[in-house]
Amino acid sequence: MATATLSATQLLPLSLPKPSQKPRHAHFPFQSLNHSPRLFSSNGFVSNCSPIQALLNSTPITTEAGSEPEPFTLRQICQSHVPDHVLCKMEELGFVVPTPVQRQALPTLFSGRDCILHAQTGSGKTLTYLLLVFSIVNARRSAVQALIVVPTRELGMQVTKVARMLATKPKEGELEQKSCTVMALLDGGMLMRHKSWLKAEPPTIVVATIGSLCQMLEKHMIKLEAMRVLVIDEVDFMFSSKQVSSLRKLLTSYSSINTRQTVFASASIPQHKIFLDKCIQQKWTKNDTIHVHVNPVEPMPSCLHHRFVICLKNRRHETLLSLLQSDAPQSAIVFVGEQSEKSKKAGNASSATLLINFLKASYEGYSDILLLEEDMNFNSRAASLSEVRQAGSYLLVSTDIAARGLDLPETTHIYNYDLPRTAIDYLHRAGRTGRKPFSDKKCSVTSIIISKERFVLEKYENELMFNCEELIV
Ligand SMILES: Nc1ncnc2c1ncn2[C@@H]1O[C@H](COP(=O)(O)OP(=O)(O)OP(=O)(O)O)[C@@H](O)[C@H]1O
Repeated sequence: MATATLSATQLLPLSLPKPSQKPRHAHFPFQSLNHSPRLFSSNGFVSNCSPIQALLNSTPITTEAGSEPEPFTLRQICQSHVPDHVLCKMEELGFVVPTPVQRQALPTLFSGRDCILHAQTGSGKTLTYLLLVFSIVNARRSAVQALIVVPTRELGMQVTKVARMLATKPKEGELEQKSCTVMALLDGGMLMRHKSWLKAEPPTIVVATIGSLCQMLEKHMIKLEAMRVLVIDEVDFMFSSKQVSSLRKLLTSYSSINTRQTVFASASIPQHKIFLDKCIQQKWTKNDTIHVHVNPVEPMPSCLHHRFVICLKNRRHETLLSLLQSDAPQSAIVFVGEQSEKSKKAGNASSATLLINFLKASYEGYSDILLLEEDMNFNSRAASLSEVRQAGSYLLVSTDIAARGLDLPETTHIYNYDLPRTAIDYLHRAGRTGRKPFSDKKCSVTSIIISKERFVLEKYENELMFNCEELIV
């Protein structure tokens, strides 16, 4: 059985095309680049790209004599694999310089091998697997060729949005490629509409939650015979969820490892060596699956400042209030534990609701404080998230539903109003901050605990290799 784990150093140097007599380039701005129509691409041909490419071609880099060349651009890594219009769109969106996971994983992914993509929260795994998807699918073929499975509707909407932006058809006359269609087949969606769509013309890429997907598979509404790439995002969460049997069925009965490339992604893959062996044994992935583990010694972004406050159990509201008053964060998420079934049955308000009511009455830092929890209906959940995304400044009170995969990159402060249940939950909550392209900002994660919870937090510190500073409020 050939298993492999690649760390950053093992994967380098990359066998990529040389930047052929071009000047090497310095640091590039990610955002606010206006678009101009025709510029020289890195292969020397005229292409319809954003000015980022011009910047790449014109800005000489200043490196110390004898030092290693600067990293390749995403375009250089993807050039012979991903269609040019997708690359142009990618650059227009500000994705020019690869993140470490993109630099390390893309060549492996383009080689066709199955892969376990294991890298920090907010490190750009979504774009990594989407670029693979676009390198494989053929927009002219009317069949589902790529399937991306995600744990929540919210994450599904986010991934769909990025995939649709990358797939956007170039303006009439510029290029003739037919663009890929992306269907979001997510819990809470309108399956009737999807049925008509699937009958009329199957989409190229489907982003699905496992529940909705299996409904469609069981009714033979969706066919996976032409599927060439399968991505399972937040894979550790998916395998520990109630829907694990559907997931196993998808991996082994509804499709076969021989006809697809399989990618499992997450920031946390506990016991990853055992997991890799199991993937191969169970035929979820092929024998030569690669584990791309980026920065294993630093499972969380290094810019995070971890703090804790000890308070009495009945003083949590007031403690959070004084933290908010002293931090005055522009954008923050407060994580609360889920309401127990017993408390729900007794008709009690959830602790998230009680907390929001308290903050609304006593804190004037935000015009609106938003709520996101599992028990809200899908429309209210979507409304909360869209308000958060549109607001320049927000305070979101949420259960762990917002902890997995959600990209709200402006978030600078995380508050654990309730301590997460596991170190992995801590990692994912903390990972809602310190995300690219805002990862240079000073971001903090503050846990409000009672004194007997200190040892639990210490356990998380050891497991995740971070230090927590005590704050006296
Ligand atoms: N090459 C890049 N340059 C600049 N920004 C990037 C690049 N790649 C991704 N990003 C941005 O980084 C942020 C995080 O990316 P993404 O959501 O894919 O993280 P992730 O690794 O999936 O995190 P998580 O494990 O929390 O789901 C997004 O806002 C994305 O737009």
